[in-house]
Amino acid sequence: MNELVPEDPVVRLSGLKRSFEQGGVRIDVLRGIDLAIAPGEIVALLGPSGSGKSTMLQAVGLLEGGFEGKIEIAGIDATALSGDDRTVLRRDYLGFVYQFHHLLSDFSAVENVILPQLVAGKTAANAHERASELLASLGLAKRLDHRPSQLSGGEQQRVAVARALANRPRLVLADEPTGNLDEATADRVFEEFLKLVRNEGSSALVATHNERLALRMDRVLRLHEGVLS
Ligand SMILES: Nc1ncnc2c1ncn2[C@@H]1O[C@H](COP(=O)(O)OP(=O)(O)OP(=O)(O)O)[C@@H](O)[C@H]1O
Repeated sequence: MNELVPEDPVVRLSGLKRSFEQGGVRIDVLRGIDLAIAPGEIVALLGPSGSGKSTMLQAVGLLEGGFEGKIEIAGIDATALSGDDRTVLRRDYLGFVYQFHHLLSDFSAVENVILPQLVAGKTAANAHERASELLASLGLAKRLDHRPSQLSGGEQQRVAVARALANRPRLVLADEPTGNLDEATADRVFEEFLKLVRNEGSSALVATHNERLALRMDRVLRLHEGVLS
C-alpha cells in the first residue's frame, strides 16, 4: 500500500454516478459527485430522505459496485483494484458507524472492539489494550464485559464508535450514527464521537438529517438531485 502523502486528500471522488433500475424505470441517484476530504476534516452530508446519502457512503466505503467515476482513498485508485485489494484498503483505511449498532450479540463490548483488530493482524494483548482505552474514553470503562443486550442504546452506539476507530482509520464513514437515539442521548454520543475522531486525527463523512448536528462539523455538504452543493 502507498503511504499517505500529507497533502493527499483522504478521499477524492471524481464524477461519481450511480443509477438503479426499479420496475423498468431508471433512477439516477448520484449524477456526478466531485469531492475531496482533507486529512482530519469532518464533513456533514445532509439531504432529504432518498437523496442518495447512503448510496454515496456505500460507494466511498467500497461496499458496492455498479458505480461510474473514480474513488481514490489516500491517493489509491480504488476503482482499479481487485476485490481482495479493495477489502484490504477498506480494512486498513476505513471505519464504519451505522444507525443501528450491528454489534455481535454473543460477544462483550471489549470483544466487539478487539475483533476487527485481530482481523487486521494485531496481537490479542495490543488489541485488548487499545479496545479498553477507546471504551474508557467513551465512558465505558465499567462496561467492558457487558454484552450488547446489557447496554443502553447510547452505550451500544458508543461501542460501535469505538469499534469503528479501533484500527485507526484515516476516514470514518457514519450513516446517521445517532439517528436511533433520543435527542439528549444523541447529542451526547455525537459530541463524544466528534471529540474522539478529532483526537485520533481521523477524517469523517457523516450522513445525517440533523441540521444542528451538521453545524458541529467542519463543512456541510448538501446532496440534492444527485449532486452536491
Ligand atoms: N439496491 C437498490 N436498488 C434499487 N434502488 C435503490 C437501491 N438502493 C437505493 N436505491 C434508491 O436510491 C435512492 C437513494 O437511496 P439512499 O438510501 O441512498 O437515500 P438516503 O438519502 O440515504 O435516504 P434516507 O435518508 O432515507 O436513508 C432511493 O430512491 C432508493 O430507493
